[in-house]
Amino acid sequence: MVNVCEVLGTEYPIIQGAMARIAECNLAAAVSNGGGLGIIAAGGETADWLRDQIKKTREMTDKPFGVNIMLLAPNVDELIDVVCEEKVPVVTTGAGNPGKYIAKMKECGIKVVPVVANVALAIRVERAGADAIVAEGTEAGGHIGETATMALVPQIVDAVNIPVLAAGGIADGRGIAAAYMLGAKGIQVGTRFLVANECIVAQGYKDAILKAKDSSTVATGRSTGHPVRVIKNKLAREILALEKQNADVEKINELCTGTLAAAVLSGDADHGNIMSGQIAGLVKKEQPAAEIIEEMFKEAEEIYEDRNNICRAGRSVSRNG
Ligand SMILES: O=C(O)COc1ccc(-c2c[nH]c(CNC(=O)Nc3ncc(Sc4ccccn4)s3)n2)cc1
Repeated sequence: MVNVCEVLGTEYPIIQGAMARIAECNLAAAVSNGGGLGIIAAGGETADWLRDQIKKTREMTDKPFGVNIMLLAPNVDELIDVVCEEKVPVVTTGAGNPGKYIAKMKECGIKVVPVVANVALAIRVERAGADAIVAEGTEAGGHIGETATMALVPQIVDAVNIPVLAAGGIADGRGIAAAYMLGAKGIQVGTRFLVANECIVAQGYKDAILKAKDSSTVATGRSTGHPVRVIKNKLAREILALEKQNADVEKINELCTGTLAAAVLSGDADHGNIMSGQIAGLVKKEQPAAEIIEEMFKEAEEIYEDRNNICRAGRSVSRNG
């Protein structure tokens, strides 16, 4: 099976999660310079914005980086054209089935790594030509499926022959080592990168992550067919109350309008839509993205006896490495 680091072109088998409206050139470049795959989240953004972000990222790093296409976005076709024209090295996708776009992206030399939340979609995207798969458990922040990482990862590993990266509930070396025991060959991390120094999200959002506990998140929007894991704040409680009353989807969507901007731009911890994974309770300090990566894999190597199995592409690391 091909090595994840060869697919991504990175030193470490780690993809930064595509946090909508948050993951832009500064964080992407910092993660890529730190040896991971930085990701620009194009979900909900314009084609011009994406082109500009790709240009800025290339000015900040000569390492590979990626773009995430959120398939619920109305301008998906335009965004696909941009990543093809710009020959972005890696594209991840979310919130839908990228099957009909994979061939076109691969013709442009792009490595396609769909994020999936169930085995059925994993099989479909492999058949459509995906180069690897991110199996994302319900522990993740943002738009989620219903299956936990511990259950989802081994079942997807058994179902496909391309590399699987685990996502959802991973924020330290223990999560990496656990993911490898389940058969994953890499990981995707979102929540912990929210508090990276280079992440541009408002301080109020970062503080909400830093003070979160194990029980601080909830999935809202199940009644709309798009469950999204967020910090359980006043807004989340209002949404849940509407859902309990079987309120119309329009009413719930109306309540959500502008709340992602409230969270991301003004850090409104009470009325903002603070997307976060369940692992936020483990995230306790703000630090550079490169330090997060180094710390996670050093810890994982100490836990996982054979260092060559964890991370560095082709590089053997001496015990004192
Ligand atoms: O199964 C199928 O064929 C298609 O149905 C799917 C259903 C869910 C998924 C899925 C779950 N998780 C992921 C990857 N993660 C994500 O996509 N996480 C996201 N966070 C915020 C996003 S923007 C958004 C989107 C919806 C509502 C509110 N905001 S997207 N994809 C993929 C496909």
